[in-house]
Amino acid sequence: MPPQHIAVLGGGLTGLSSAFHLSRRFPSTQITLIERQKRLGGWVHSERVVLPGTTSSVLLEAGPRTLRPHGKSVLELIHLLNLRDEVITVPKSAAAAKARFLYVPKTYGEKIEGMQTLPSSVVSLLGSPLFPTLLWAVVGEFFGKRNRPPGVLDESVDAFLTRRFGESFARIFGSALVHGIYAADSRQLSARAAFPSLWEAEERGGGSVIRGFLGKKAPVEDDYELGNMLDVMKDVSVYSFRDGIQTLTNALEGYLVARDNVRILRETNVSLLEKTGDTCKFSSSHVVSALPLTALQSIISISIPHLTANLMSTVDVVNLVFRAPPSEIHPEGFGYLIPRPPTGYAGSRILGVVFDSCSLHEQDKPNVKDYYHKSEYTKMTVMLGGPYGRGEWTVPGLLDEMEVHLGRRPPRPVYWQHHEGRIPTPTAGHLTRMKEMKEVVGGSGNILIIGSGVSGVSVVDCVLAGRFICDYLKLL
Ligand SMILES: C=Cc1c2[nH]c(c1C)Cc1[nH]c(c(CCC(=O)O)c1C)Cc1[nH]c(c(C)c1CCC(=O)O)Cc1[nH]c(c(C)c1C=C)C2
Repeated sequence: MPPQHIAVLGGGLTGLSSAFHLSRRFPSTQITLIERQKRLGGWVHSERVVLPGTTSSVLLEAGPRTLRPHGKSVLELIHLLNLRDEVITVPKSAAAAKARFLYVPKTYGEKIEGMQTLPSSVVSLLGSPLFPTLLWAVVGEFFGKRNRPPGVLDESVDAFLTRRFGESFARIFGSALVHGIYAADSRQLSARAAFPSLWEAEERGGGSVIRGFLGKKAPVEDDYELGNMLDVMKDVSVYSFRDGIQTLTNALEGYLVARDNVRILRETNVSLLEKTGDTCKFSSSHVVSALPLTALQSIISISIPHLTANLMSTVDVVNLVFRAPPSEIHPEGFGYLIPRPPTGYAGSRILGVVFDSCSLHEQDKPNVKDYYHKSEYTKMTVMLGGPYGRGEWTVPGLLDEMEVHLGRRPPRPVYWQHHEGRIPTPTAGHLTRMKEMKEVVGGSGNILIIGSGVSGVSVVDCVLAGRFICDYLKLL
């Protein structure tokens, strides 16, 4: 029998995706989506800003800004919600796809320093100053013996990469990669939860990650409704929407508002979640929590383990708009990441800078073809904080630092805005803890706990989590 009434807690992307998939798969079930704020969408927040004194506009993102084409859960939403014409794509041949940079401050005392282009092909690797470090890491890993100690079920990303690729690779490349995805310290992040494909490749490759990737992977069957989205995404590196990622959450919201079996309660705080009891204002047969785990902890009356085990990373996201073409400000490419300092997280708090105009210039008006040389405006995002902790910053201070990184001073921005984002940091042992949590919850009632604190922080993971619960509920 389909569930009678499902309450979905949290109107961020995971909650919206849950309500969407539930309302389609269980049309006779009443769905109530409950969100604390007036606005739905959570960290997904796109804003079109008309630049002061002009008719020109730029589209700025507070959270995620690009999506990868292999994430079928999102491609399915684009197809089902008819968003195909809103999609803008960055081809694999574009500079934004090929040129990614690493900035190693001189003060780090590394052999490699300054702005380095990360090789995107074997040819570009050969001429790169990163060649010796990368070559030894890769060759050593490929020929290296299996070295995962028996019984080890998880470890930090830093420990994993050090074990397989060497200390210097883990410190420079590994820490920078983790900054760019989790805004976290790679010495705290769980390798198995954050990069399951690396962990599994090591197993498939008899101890070598590279051998594992070169070997055959078992095909996975799926039942996504994709229309022609796979053709649309052929040769695409990343994509977004003309009006930003919020196009997706707006479309989900529009769909839910129009459904007879969905009710949305905004500006509504859930103060207590009990299996039965007088304090419930309404009852539901099932609850899907897409809340941050700590928020869930504060409203439940039953004891669920590990809800407070994750660390949270707070990132300051500073969007800057300059009145000059990108060619006068930065090299053409995706942007740059900065590794962790050798002596601990102190000093400059910048984790990386994104050259948004290079991948997302089509969002801006007027849309200029040779945007790199001819666009009147450049948009960039500075990401700071995370493992550095909270701290003061000023726009002139950021410009001073970017001047050192880029070797030229950016002009004074004509517009800037700041947002804060929070990303869970699953620490080593996360998957075991989540399994234990699900075992307890599974036995205590129809509560499902999903979201970025449980199973992945990307847009694709959040949408997928909402899709998965339908399969789970069907089995009940
Ligand atoms: C806004 C800050 C964010 C930081 N990480 C994330 C956000 C939203 C989440 C995230 N970023 C990336 C991934 C991997 C996705 C994938 O490859 O499928 C995730 C889950 C990669 C990424 N990192 C940056 C960008 C522009 C992207 C592409 C995806 C996206 O738009 O978020 C740059 C970047 N993000 C952060 C930092 C510190 C940083 C530095 C340049 C934190």
